[in-house]
Amino acid sequence: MGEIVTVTLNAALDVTYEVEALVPNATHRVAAVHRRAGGKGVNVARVLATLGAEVVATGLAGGSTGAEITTDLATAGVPARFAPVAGDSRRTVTVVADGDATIFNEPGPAVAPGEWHEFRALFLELCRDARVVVLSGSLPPGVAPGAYAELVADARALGVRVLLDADGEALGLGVAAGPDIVKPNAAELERAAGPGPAEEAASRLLGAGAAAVVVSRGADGLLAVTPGGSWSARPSRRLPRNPTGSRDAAAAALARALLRPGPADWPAVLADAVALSAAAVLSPVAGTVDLAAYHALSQET
Ligand SMILES: O=P(O)(O)OC[C@@]1(O)O[C@H](CO)[C@@H](O)[C@@H]1O
Repeated sequence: MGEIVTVTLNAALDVTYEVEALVPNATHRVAAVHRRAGGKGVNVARVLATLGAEVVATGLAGGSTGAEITTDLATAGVPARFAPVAGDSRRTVTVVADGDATIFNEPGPAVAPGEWHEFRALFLELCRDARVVVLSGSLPPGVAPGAYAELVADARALGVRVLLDADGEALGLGVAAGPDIVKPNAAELERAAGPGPAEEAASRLLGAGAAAVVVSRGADGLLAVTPGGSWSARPSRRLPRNPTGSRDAAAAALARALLRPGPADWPAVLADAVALSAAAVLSPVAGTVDLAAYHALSQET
């Protein structure tokens, strides 16, 4: 069905508010509201679909929010097959002000063991036609911290390459299952590998089982650490608007790179990921990239 499968276990309806300034303890008048299917893997799928990649978004979704998520994906033309859960999928709220974003992520619905097993069967089915899977975002209540490790093992057993973007115990256990790329930000890297320079901490994740580590460093760009060497790339200039989905756009670029056989051309892969995530920052909502901006930014990096 899709060459690339993106997994969002805690799918969300992303609500984005644009306000003039964010002031604690004050009442805000919202200038613009956006409601979109979201969650990190959904954003990755949307970006990949925009780029013309053959992608399918999967995960867990339920209730009226889940229905809104799947309807929105269908309207946007993003192929999706979600396993149902009885609970209502979560909302996230992002407040965009002064060229930056403040994010509120709800915990998500409680997932029953039977619902997880149904999802796992769907995941295996989708993996049979896939070459790359992207596992992204937080786990909803009821899904065990070892869930990503199970999915990494499932995918690898079928010869499918894996990109893992997670946090905390889910990341630590997932790394031990041997993903092709793990993609933490600086805080997630420190939680998973301890303090110290990013390159050293990332090397510890290589020792723990990851084949490559790509660290998102916000405005400082990306750092790739592999057994064959380290590379970095940074955006040519600071772009203010909504950085919420920029890491997901970078993940989309890395997923496309995993489709190519053989060792990665890391300088080119990182330059592409930086340009795509910079184009995502220019968009008002997560998961959207303007292709003209991406192509223009690609010339700059
Ligand atoms: O709670 P998670 O899954 O870590 O993060 C969820 C989330 O804030 O991340 C995306 C941006 O990366 C948003 O679109 C999304 O809803």
